[in-house]
Amino acid sequence: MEDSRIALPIGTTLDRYIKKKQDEFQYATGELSQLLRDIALAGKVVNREINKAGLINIGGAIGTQNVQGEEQQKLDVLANIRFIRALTKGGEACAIISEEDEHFTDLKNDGKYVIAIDPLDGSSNIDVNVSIGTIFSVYRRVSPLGKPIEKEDIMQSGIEQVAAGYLLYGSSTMLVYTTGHGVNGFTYEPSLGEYFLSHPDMMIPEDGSIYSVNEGMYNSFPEPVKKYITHCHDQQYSARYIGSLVADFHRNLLKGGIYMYPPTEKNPDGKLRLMYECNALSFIVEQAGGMASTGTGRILEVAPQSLHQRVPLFIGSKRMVEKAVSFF
Ligand SMILES: O=P(O)(O)OC[C@H]1O[C@](O)(COP(=O)(O)O)[C@@H](O)[C@@H]1O
Ligand SMILES: [Mg+2]
Ligand SMILES: [Mg+2]
Repeated sequence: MEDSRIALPIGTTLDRYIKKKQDEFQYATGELSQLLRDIALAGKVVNREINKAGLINIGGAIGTQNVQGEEQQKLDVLANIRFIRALTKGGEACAIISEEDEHFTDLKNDGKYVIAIDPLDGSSNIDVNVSIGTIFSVYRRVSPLGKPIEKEDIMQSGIEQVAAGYLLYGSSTMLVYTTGHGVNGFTYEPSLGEYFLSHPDMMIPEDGSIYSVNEGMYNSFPEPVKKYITHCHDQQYSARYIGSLVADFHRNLLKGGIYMYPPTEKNPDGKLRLMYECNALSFIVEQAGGMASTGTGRILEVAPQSLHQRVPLFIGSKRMVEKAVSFF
């Protein structure tokens, strides 16, 4: 049978791209497409708020902490509200797991999808005008519609994701996502209010020469990580660390490299959260030909035990991640 999949040209709008991709699947109902549009729309709203952060006093701490004891920024809370509102109104999601909420939110509708989201990633960088992002994972609801949400709907491994993506609010704003058929990147044109396909079929270089880790914590890293960092020094790799996971990941996706957040004394399981940081980026990196590991196993196969669970993360170019985990 003839392959109906066609490569769409650079400059295709996100809406048209989503529609064309949906048409390639005979039994697609359009619900996932609508969900992606809802997320993209909320991303535009959050992008607008972020751009004004220095002007109208919406940067800065709010004086509260999230469930993990981290200081919440005004934009963390605002972005959370914007995404939850867009997903509630959109009607395709039945539940949302968010970094900013202790428990999942049951939207009490017949939506077929469960979303895990870090509404604003790298929020300590807001006040210094450095790139930040949003990270999301999409899962299919598994329990029957019309009944209460079950644990099995919420506590799914990354391998079950049907889509994942991120928004990067950087020198340009971008939406990068996968539905399990490769990774595509769209750049937002604010005066037109449209995302355009700018990075079709993204593939991460198999090898690279950038390593990204908070090296200030070197003394508390496990021995295998110290050894790998020595290897990076020996190879004279470039050290690049923004401190916004999305931005660090995006750079390495384009240029080749490895991002690491190992266990430390302060965070013995690493700092990053499995369900709304690591899983989405791991799905994307694997779709782009890269690799993501805890150091001892594939991130996507970790069975979640709690909503805000942390895991060590080694992610990026396949050869570099393989090398890093070979020290464990
Ligand atoms: O300052 P550290 O310990 O290097 O941590 C940086 C990491 O923490 C995070 O900021 C955590 O994300 P949030 O801002 O969503 O809490 C990552 O984006 C980033 O890579
Ligand atoms: Mg984050
Ligand atoms: Mg966050």
